[in-house]
Amino acid sequence: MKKYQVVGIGNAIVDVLTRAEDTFLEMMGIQKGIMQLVEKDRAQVLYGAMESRVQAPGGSVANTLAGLGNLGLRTAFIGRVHDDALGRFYASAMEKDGTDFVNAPVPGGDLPTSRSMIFVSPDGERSMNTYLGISAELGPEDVSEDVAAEAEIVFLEGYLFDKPKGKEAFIRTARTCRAAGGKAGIAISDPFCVERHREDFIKLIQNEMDYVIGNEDEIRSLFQDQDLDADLARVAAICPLVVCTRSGDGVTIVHNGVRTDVPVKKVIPVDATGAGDQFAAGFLYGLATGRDMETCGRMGTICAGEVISHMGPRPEANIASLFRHAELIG
Ligand SMILES: Nc1ncnc2c1ncn2[C@@H]1O[C@H](COP(=O)(O)OP(=O)(O)O)[C@@H](O)[C@H]1O
Ligand SMILES: O=C(O)C[C@@H](O)[C@H](O)C(=O)COP(=O)(O)O
Repeated sequence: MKKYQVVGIGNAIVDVLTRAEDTFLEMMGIQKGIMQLVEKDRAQVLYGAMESRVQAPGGSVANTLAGLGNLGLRTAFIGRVHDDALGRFYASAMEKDGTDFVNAPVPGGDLPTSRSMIFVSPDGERSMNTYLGISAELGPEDVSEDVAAEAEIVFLEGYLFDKPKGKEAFIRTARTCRAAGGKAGIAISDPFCVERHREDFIKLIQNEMDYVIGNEDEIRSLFQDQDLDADLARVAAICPLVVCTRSGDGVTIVHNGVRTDVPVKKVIPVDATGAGDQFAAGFLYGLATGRDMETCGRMGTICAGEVISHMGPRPEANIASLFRHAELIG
């Protein structure tokens, strides 16, 4: 038995959330529904413009790990925070949610812990403005062989692709895990991230990944074929397990050529932040515990449904009891 069932690697980001009208987004030049990277000055302006801020530990794959920790799996997260108040808050929140935060907060240097200013629209859509401080300095030296080789499954955050060091960290994690018999997969994270690194993403998925998870825009951004079905077929041709989340239309899974569609009851989210991340938590819980694809998909939609019912990217309910209620676990 390996020490960890799931190990994640990604940006360690503190989310600062507030509600905003779409006219406010336009006025501030914020693009709705995506993650934009911002510099320090703009981060300060946006932070200052936020009313009734809520602060919560975030980071896409870290959110997924927190969800898996909530479900009681053995988990660890590889990420980088500064040894400042936000960084210590972040590391201890991760541990409290049941996930080992394996890299100690880094003292010295002048890059602070990363943060994302997230504006939640009346329709629940979230628009993220991320200031990548120390988190984006993550490199291969932060990946301990002991952690990566001790993972049954690793889950990598596509956002790390924005820096060469992140890419290296990523590939080291995947290769170490797979060489020791584990499985590696990626959350595509954002269509604009694919735009910046399309060829590398495709090569990585083809050569190094056992599974890939993304929303419709993300899956479609890889090959940009004529429609979703054509794009799914293209990705499925290079990766044995493709999971495409489709907001209020549920999820489509293609596993070894077999397609499974799991519907959801469409709602207006209170806050869509973390929908994809918590879907991944439920799905990976299913994968790690040997469930069939239909069950994995249903577990994912239950986790996503919980997180979009409140502000913030991590679960507030006891997810195992939601699974029990849906008769997915005993
Ligand atoms: N409006 C909605 N109604 C019901 N479920 C939703 C809704 N939006 C998202 N979800 C759930 O969250 C999952 C992920 O949402 P999606 O928008 O595809 O991902 P992301 O947050 O990465 O953009 C969906 O597969 C679904 O289970
Ligand atoms: O990674 C970021 O820039 C913001 C994260 O901290 C945030 O929590 C997030 O990734 C939300 O994920 P999503 O809404 O599931 O894409």
